[in-house]
Amino acid sequence: MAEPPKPGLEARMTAAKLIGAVIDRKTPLDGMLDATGGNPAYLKLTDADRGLVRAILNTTLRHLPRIEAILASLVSNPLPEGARALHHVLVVAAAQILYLDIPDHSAVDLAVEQANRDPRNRRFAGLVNAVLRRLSREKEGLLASVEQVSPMPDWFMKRLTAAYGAEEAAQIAAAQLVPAAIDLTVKSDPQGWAEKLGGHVLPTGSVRLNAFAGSIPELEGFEAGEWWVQDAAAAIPARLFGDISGQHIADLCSAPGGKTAQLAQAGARVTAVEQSKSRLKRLESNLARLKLSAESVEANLLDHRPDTLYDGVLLDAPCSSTGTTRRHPDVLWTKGPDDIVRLAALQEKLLRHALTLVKPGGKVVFCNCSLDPSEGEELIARVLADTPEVSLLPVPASYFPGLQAAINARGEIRTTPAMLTGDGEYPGGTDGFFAAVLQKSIETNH
Ligand SMILES: C[S@@+](CC[C@H](N)C(=O)[O-])C[C@H]1O[C@@H](n2cnc3c(N)ncnc32)[C@H](O)[C@@H]1O
Repeated sequence: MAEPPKPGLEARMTAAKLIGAVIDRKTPLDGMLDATGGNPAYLKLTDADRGLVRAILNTTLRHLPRIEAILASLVSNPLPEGARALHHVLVVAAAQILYLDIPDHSAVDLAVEQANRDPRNRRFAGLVNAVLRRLSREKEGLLASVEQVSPMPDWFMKRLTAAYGAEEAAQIAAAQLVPAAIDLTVKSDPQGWAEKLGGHVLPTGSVRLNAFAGSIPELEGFEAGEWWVQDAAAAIPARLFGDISGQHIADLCSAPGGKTAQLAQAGARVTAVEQSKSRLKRLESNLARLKLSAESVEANLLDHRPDTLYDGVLLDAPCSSTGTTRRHPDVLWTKGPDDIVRLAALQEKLLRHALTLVKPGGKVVFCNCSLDPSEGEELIARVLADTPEVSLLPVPASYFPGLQAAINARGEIRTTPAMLTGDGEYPGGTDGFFAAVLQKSIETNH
C-alpha cells in the first residue's frame, strides 16, 4: 500500500505545479486560485493549505529572479533543459527557506520527498537535498549577494527604466517586494473609521489600515456597508469629476464596482456597463451590501449606444495591470511586451468610443492600472492630436495635498508603487495608476 503523503506535501506539490503553469505556460494565478473554477489540486486542499499555497506562490513570484540567481550559484552544472519540474520544486522550496516563516528542515524534507515521488526527478533527490541544505546554512550571505539583482523580469525592468529613469525604476521594483496594504474607501467620516479600525487617512481621502491579519468581512462596518476595499490609487479617478451630484454618469468597464460605488455615493445616477456576466453579478452584490444603486448593463461597451448622451463617463480600461504587481506578482511573468501593444490599441479604441457617449461639455475620465506610458500618457497624446473637439483638463498640482508627485506637468495623474510611503507613519506604497480628465467642447457635432 502506498504511504500517505507527509503533512504539507500536497500544498508544496500544488505550489510547484502552479508556479510551472505561471512561468512556463503564462497562466494567470487568479483563474487557478478561483474558489469555484480553480485548479483541481488547489481546490482539494484545506483552507489553511490554500492560504499556504497562496503565500508561497506570491513570495516565489515576487523574488523569482533573485531565487533563480541564488540557485544557479549553488548548482555546479546547470539543470538539464527539460528539468522544469525540478526547477519548480527548487524555487518553491528556496522561497520558503529564504523569505517565509517556515522551518527550513520542513521545506527541505518536503522538496526531497517531491523529487523522490516524481520519476523524472528521482535521480536528482540527492542534489535537491544538498542544494537546499547549503542554501539554508548560507542564507544571509546568499541574500546579500543578490541585493543588486532586480526582482522584476528583464523585459519589464528595461521598459520601467526607459519610462522613469534608473533611480525611480529601482524604487518601483523595490516597492513591489512589499505586499500591498489594505485601503478602504469609506462612505463618510474617514477620520472616525481610521480611529475605529486602526488606520490612517491618506492624502487622497482613503483609509489605510496600519496592519491587517484576518478576515475583511469580520471588520466593523463591512456588514453595514460603510466602506469597501479599494487601493488608494484606484480611488483617485472617480474623485476627479468634481461635483457630480444629480448627474448621469456611465462607468464603462465597471466590475467589480469599486468606482461605480464611489460615483453612486457622490450622488450621481450611475449606469454601470460591463461585458462579463459573472463580474457584473459581483458588482451587483457589492452594491447591494453597500446599499448603493446603479443601473447595470451587460454589454461590450463598443456596442453600447445609449438613447441620451451621458453627463460624464469613466473608462477604467482593461490594461496590462503592471501597476498591481504588489498584489498580483504573476502579472510580469504571464504578460509581455506584445500584450502591452495589444492592450494599448484596445484601450485607444474603447476611449474613442467612450468620447462619443458624452454630451458636449461632458467629462471623460480615462484610467488604468498600468505603469507603461504607451497605455497612458502616449495614448492620450495620440487621441488629443486628432480629436480637436476634445481637450485635456489639467488636474491642479495641489488637488491631493501631499501627493503632488503624482500629478505630471500636463495635469495627468501618474501614481507608482513607490508613492504614498508616509515616511514610515503608515505602511507604504500604492498601485501604479494613470488617469486623465478629458472634456468635450461645447461646440461639437459629435
Ligand atoms: C480594470 S477592470 C475594471 C475595474 C472596475 N472599474 C472597478 O473599479 O472595480 C476592467 C473591466 O472591464 C471589463 N471589460 C473589458 N473589456 C470590456 C468591453 N469591451 N466592454 C465592457 N466591459 C469590458 C472587464 O470584464 C473588467 O471587468
